[in-house]
Amino acid sequence: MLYVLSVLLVTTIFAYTLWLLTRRRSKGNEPPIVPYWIPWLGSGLQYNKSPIEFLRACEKKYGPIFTVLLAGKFFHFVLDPLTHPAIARESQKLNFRVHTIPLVKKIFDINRPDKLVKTSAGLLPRHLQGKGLERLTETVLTKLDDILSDSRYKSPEWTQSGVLKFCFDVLFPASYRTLYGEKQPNKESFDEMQKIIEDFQKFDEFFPSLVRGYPVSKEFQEVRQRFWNRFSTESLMEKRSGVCDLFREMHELYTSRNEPSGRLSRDAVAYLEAAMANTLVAAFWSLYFTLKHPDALSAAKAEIEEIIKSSDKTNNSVCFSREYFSKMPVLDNIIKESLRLGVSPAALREATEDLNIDLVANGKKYKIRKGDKVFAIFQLTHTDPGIYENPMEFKYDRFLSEDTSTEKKFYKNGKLVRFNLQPFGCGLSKCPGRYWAMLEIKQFLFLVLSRLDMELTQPEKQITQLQDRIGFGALQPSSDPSMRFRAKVQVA
Ligand code: HEM
Repeated sequence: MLYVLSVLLVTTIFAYTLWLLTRRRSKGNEPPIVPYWIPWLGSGLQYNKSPIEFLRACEKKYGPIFTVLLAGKFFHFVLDPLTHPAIARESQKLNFRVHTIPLVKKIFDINRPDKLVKTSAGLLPRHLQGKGLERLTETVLTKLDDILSDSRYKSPEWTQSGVLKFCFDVLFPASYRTLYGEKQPNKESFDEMQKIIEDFQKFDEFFPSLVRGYPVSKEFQEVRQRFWNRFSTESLMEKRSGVCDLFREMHELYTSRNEPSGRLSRDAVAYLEAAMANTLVAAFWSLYFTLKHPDALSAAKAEIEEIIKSSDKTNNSVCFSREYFSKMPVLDNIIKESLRLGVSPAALREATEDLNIDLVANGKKYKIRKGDKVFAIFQLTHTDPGIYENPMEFKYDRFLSEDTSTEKKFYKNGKLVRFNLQPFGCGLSKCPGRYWAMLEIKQFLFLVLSRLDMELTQPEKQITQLQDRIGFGALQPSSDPSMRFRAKVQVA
């Protein structure tokens, strides 16, 4: 026994020493590698404990570009915001699909054809932007109006809720019905919708671990299957009315291509996650920060009152066209500031061949090896004190420009930062639903603030952002802040 143990120990020490001597080192003009002592895992433990703190500490030690071994892969973190536009432009040598294709297969069971084929044959821009966007925003407004006409939002008595719960109760059904229409002959009741919300939250909870590489669990498969059933082709095309044009056109496309019948339902579930997960949490941060900051709340209310007055409509009218929503600089900027603090997007790319990155911050060239990952986490830009004064503070007027027709500019060390706010990513992988998301949150804030009195019941309570979605989406709150709401007294 002792002999076996001794052989095992000597072999392990020998293998570890061999690994130490041969492990990858930074060569020539490659970015510096953060030292690592554990094979495969690399700096995974420190990174997972607190990604932002870890990266900031590395930046101090190694500069604005450095390499970290995480789960067997070398990631080049680029913290220089002035270099990010070049990363976005380099779509051939720095490909984003390489890592999304296996992820989309694992999570949604969708086979993306090839890393160079465009998503859904250009359907997304057509339906989520331009004329398609017009239809979506009109429908969301009607659905929001319908939901807020329910007796629970008409009572003059205070009702208690969590802010996140409130967002889910109001905005989730509005978006859901806009995308997937209404069940026939009777639309989903409040209780049925609560079950769908519960399932969605369960589904979404698995996301961080699935992205990190954990396998698909039985529980995840079950909840995914329930959504596949809800969104079967038969259900979407025959049993629901008002299903959005995106899914109708997708259905025609898949039928003409003889795609398997489950293809539409798989896409419908993927779009549920894409459309809801970030938007609901971003709407939460926008509403929470507005209620938390009296200056933001009164500026938002003043803007809303002004719009209502100028539109010559009553509070209860929903006849606000998209044009009205483009004239709301305060709400726009509240949302931008909330996205800055509450969302952690990134550009994650894989080098398809050896290439050089020219770092603007120090004028040096860095060599990147084929197969390595290049990672720009925009949250680091969003909270950079060199760009934003007191970056962790919410300031509703941070992005407000004197001249509302122009965007306010931000600088670092005297240089213009073009990618100062990138909640929707960048380049080819930039979110196609970004205009819709912004409008939807604005419509939501507009309607709830104009119809309800709302206040936090423990405004002093600290709510922070959970760290488990850093680099890939909206950051969930550490707890759901409590609030109360009641219907506003209508002035005759
Ligand atoms: C505040 C809300 C939202 C945020 C912060 C957000 C953020 C993002 C980000 C950062 C990406 C890029 C991921 C990457 O680079 O890998 C993305 C992709 C995407 N988003 Fe959004 N999004 C939001 C709302 C929406 C909505 C409402 C839709 C509507 C369907 C949508 C649909 C998509 C789709 C389909 C993709 C994948 C595009 C592709 O793979 O080519 N998003 N989103």
